Amino acid sequence: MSAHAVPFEKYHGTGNDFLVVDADAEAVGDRAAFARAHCDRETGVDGAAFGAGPESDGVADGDRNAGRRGADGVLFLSVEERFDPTRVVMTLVQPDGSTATMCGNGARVVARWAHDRTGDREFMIDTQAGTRHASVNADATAATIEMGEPTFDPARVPVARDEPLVDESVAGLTVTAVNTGVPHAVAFVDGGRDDPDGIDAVDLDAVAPPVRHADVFPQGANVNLAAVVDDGSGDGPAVIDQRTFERGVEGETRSCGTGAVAVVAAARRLGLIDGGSAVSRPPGGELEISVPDRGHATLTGPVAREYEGTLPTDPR
Ligand SMILES: N[C@@H](CCC[C@H](N)C(=O)O)C(=O)O
Repeated sequence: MSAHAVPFEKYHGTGNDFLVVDADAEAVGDRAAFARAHCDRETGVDGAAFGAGPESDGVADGDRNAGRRGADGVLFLSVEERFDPTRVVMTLVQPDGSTATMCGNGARVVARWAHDRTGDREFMIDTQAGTRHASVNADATAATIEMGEPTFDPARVPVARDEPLVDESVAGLTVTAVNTGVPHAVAFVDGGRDDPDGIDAVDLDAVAPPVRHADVFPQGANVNLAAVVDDGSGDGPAVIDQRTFERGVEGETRSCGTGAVAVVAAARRLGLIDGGSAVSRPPGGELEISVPDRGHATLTGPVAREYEGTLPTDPR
């Protein structure tokens, strides 16, 4: 193992957890190998070795999402404070070594990390899907990111056909294909988290991979299950329970921000909810989403810093 060590910090957004590395401070030669080694849920970074746990600094009491071994990805970040607002260049390398063009929860974590460094509350985040405005709330416990305009355009999802893929059978699930920075397949199911036969009864690890790898998705797709538990026709916004099997993680995560926006965009397209605002409830918490008729969607939710330490730059 290399003697070189790179400083990192661990954060999560509704349980979607990331190692954060300041790309200006330390060069990691093989980012894919770094992510594969340190994100592994069995053998990767272990918070206990860095004093992390329910009583450690920076972790709110009872934060059920903090302290897990491994991570859902590594965010390599470069801060450019000469811009106003401060700009952060974000690159997400996933546990399988792939690079994702966008990550909604990751971008929310970036805003919190940049706030912790600069004290600022507004940022521009450069992602491979475009430059997005982000902000943190007054006590920096929540962050909002502009998410671009969801698209069903087959060339941009992408799907290997000329027509949008809306509410059609793909490898055993009835899905709608939408790009929210990365490609998503959304399948609506009956029954929310409170229903013993509802969304949590589905074996996602079994049903998602055939869709994730289906020929109709030439770049693959993240696969979401969603259950509308309130259609928003009453007083409050719509409420949708959600689970996501992520490309690049190749498993279910506790939350997926681009997935939450995809679910709301698909629900609107199918006429399943009223209005353009919704609360998504992935296993890791709650996210607020807006998908207007035109223009940027937004994603808001809690963010938390867990711990910091150093890791071998070259883990081989
Ligand atoms: N968890 C992310 C999505 C990350 C990218 C995705 N796994 C892909 O490869 O498309 C989010 O919060 O959006």
